[in-house]
Amino acid sequence: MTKSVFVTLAGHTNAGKSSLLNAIIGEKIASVSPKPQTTRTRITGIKTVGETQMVFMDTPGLHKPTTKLSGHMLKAVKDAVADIDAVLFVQDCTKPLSEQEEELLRSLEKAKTPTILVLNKIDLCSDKSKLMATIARLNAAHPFSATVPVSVTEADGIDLVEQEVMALAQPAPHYFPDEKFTDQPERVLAAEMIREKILNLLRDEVPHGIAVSIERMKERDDKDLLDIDATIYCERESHKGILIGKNGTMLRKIATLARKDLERFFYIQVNLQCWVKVKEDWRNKEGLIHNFGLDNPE
Ligand SMILES: Nc1nc2c(ncn2[C@@H]2O[C@H](COP(=O)(O)OP(=O)(O)OP(=O)(O)O)[C@@H](O)[C@H]2O)c(=O)[nH]1
Repeated sequence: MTKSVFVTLAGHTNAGKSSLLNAIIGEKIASVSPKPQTTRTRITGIKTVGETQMVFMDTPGLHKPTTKLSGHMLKAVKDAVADIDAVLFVQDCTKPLSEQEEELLRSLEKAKTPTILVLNKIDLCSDKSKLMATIARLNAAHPFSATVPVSVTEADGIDLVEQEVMALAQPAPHYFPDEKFTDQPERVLAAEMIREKILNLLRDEVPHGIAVSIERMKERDDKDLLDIDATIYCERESHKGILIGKNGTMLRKIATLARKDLERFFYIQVNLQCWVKVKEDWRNKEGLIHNFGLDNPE
């Protein structure tokens, strides 16, 4: 009999939600970077093991909204935890719970949503008695259905998280083909891969003021080559200069790293062309947010 389970990953920004999702799925479908708020939209990962299909939704990290875009991101979290079977609540074991996380946990408790505590980054916690105390404290405050200490970067405990999720599956059809691992359109994945490189290569305020739009993505008829044209939007003329770099070196670096990732992902040689354009203050303009597909329609 086939079974399915829908799970949302939630937790504070930078806790390691996207890293965990990529580790479970075994493919890089969500952007990972040390900068908070890397994840902007919902990304669905799908994994089918035998009769059981697990469907995961990654959410933007919880934080205090400061721009219209962050308002949309917080709404995405609230929508993603409504109407699902379980929540993987990812918490950095070296950090205390924030006000936003406490609020989310209270609403999950009220809705009686099974919530698995995934205590991540245990590689950073050498004092195991401290870790046990943290687990005891969090479990005393919230009725988690299970607690799994993990280190995503060291691939420690990921299989246990998967087992806990599988145990929550209910008899149901598989909603996606068994071989599929994401429902994200290829263009969205390609844009995310390029954006991840920018987040990793550039510091300060430039990275969060960028959006990537894939203008063209087409396989050549006559050879195994995928042409991708991407526009990187930034908020200021000065940011454009940083993104392009001296003699175009930064843009070339971004494009080279992104191309390698894209080729690995799509199993085809990629010809990637990137352009940089300025769209002032796009994060506070509803129309532009909609254009980039970053809003959440009602
Ligand atoms: N030391 C350590 N670092 C980790 C671990 N898991 C993730 N990280 C790092 O933590 C940072 C944030 O990881 P992400 O997966 O982007 O976190 P996120 O929760 O999706 O972040 P947002 O998109 O901002 O919500 C990255 O630099 C990861 O490499 C871990 O187990 N140990």
